[in-house]
Amino acid sequence: MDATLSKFSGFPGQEKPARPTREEAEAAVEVLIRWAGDDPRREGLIETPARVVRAYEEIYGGYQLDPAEVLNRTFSEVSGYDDMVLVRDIDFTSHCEHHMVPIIGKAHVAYMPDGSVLGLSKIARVVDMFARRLQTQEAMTEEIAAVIDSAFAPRGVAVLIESEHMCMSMRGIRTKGSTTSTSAFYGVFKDDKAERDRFLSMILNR
Ligand SMILES: Nc1nc2c(ncn2[C@@H]2O[C@H](COP(=O)(O)OP(=O)(O)OP(=O)(O)O)[C@@H](O)[C@H]2O)c(=O)[nH]1
Ligand SMILES: [Zn+2]
Repeated sequence: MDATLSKFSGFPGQEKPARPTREEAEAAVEVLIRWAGDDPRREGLIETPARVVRAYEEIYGGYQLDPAEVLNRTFSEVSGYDDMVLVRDIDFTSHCEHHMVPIIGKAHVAYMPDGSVLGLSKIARVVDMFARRLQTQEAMTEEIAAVIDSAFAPRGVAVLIESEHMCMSMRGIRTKGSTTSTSAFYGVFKDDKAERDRFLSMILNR
């Protein structure tokens, strides 16, 4: 397996267990429908296992993608620009690894260029790739910052994620509307409080 995929897929240094066949995955969905208390043979549910498996390919498609690869697209003709680049309000939907229900939020990602800049869409693509995996918000925050730091080597990276966890609102404690914030700072954002504060104020004072 590709080293980067392995590193960022939650199985550091290990091979993942073999992927089941589509038929096995559909059979598992059928079991869960029965567990929910319904009859998978009734008309409205007959195609549901196949639909759910196709939906899983989309919402968990991030395992098939290598975030380091998209960060290869850089531009160095930027007239000497070397200040912060901040992409705010990147919408994402992920799924918590504890309950497999949605985490819905926004990511704010900044870096300090060191000679070249990234294609802006690539930052949102990196967020999307990590979101489309089973996640904790903390791990996702760290993974986004770490891969930008290691693959692109800017002078600094800052990531702030704000999100709502459906496992806290639709079940369990059932608190609606609470949000969780997590952050990760590398390089100048870690070392220099003024830069960290500037990043935070650009996000919070909109
Ligand atoms: N730190 C962290 N915790 C999360 C995240 N998503 C969900 N959780 C929490 O994971 C915990 C799992 O706790 P458990 O006691 O094992 O599971 P549970 O009985 O379903 O817990 P309740 O949600 O309290 O009913 C819960 O407190 C969730 O709120 C996340 O991204 N980060
Ligand atoms: Zn959860």
